[in-house]
Amino acid sequence: MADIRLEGVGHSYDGGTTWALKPMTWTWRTSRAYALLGPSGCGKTTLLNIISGLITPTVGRIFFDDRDVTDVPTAGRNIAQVFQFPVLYEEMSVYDNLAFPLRNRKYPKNEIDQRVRQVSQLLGLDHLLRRRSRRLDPGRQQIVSLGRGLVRSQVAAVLLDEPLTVVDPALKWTLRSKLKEIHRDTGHTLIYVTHDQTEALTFADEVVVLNDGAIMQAGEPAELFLSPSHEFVGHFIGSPGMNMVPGEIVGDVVRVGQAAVGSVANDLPPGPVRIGVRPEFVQITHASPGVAAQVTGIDRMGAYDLVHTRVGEHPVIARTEAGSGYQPDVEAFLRFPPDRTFLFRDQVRCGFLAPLDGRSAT
Ligand SMILES: Nc1ncnc2c1ncn2[C@@H]1O[C@H](COP(=O)(O)OP(=O)(O)OP(=O)(O)O)[C@@H](O)[C@H]1O
Repeated sequence: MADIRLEGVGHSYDGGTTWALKPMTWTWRTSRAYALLGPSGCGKTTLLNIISGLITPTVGRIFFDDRDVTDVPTAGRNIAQVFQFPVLYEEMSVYDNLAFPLRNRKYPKNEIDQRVRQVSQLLGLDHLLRRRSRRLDPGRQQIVSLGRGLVRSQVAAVLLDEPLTVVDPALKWTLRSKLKEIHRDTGHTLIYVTHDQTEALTFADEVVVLNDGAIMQAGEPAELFLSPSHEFVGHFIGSPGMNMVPGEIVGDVVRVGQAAVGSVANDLPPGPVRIGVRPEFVQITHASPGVAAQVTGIDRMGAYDLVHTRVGEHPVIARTEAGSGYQPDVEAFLRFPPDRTFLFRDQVRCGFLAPLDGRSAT
């Protein structure tokens, strides 16, 4: 196991006209479980393939601890990779498929048997060990592929590229917790690619959010939710995502239209700003003070309500207790709590909202 360090690593498939992965410097620390999260086409698979050696980056160097592996082929990197679809020897039994990566590396026979049985038991494959892989449904085949990726105890990292896509939804939860269990057991460095935030947030110690070939933010799930440093992270994490409301800094006061919503916690020049606040933290009331809003609709979610409003032309959602009593077309007032409201310029967080310190809120 090793720290995997990318130094100025970037990749272009078209000779430098566009970057599938913009040059980045980043370290994957040993023994951590990472989720690499981002929308389709943002560069996740490219990044994974650079780590495993399937792609040589256009620029930059990659190190496993202090060893420069940029020009080392996949076979010399000691990486296990699990793809979105099963990669198995179809004529081999499940047992032999699981044993293959160990036999290939000349593990002792008793250790092979022990590891295969351990992984098979964890993944619920015991009753299928003698079955030919061809005779399994695609979901089971994928679980065997997962097992092949996890069977070696000593690997630099296990890379998983949307490994549960073909698996039955009911099994996904179980498998994800099995993966966590295996991670706790082996201390593998895991990098788990997904475009599904729930999958990422429930699986990882650290989530790395990628968009348009660049890392937007990396952190623990709660950090990404509570303290997004980029508008993209605000939108992409959370359901629904963060509200963004245009405002203005005048002196040290932040205004939305005529309403003062707070003061500026840090030193920021006056001018336009975007105010980001999650639906969970927007406070909605029937009476001022606050930013005047028009209620446009209610989603009754059972455990809570989502009250949709408009501030001028801009939609703002407030999450309230179930049965909040708001109705479409009524006027409401919104308040943005200072410790949960952020200011953005050029999509990047530039500051925080602070209390008004006794000054009038409207
Ligand atoms: N072999 C290739 N040749 C040319 N362009 C490619 C190739 N592979 C990927 N790309 C482009 O590089 C960009 C990043 O693709 P990549 O597959 O790494 O993204 P991704 O985040 O893994 O997407 P998905 O979630 O859809 O798999 C995309 O614009 C894609 O079209």
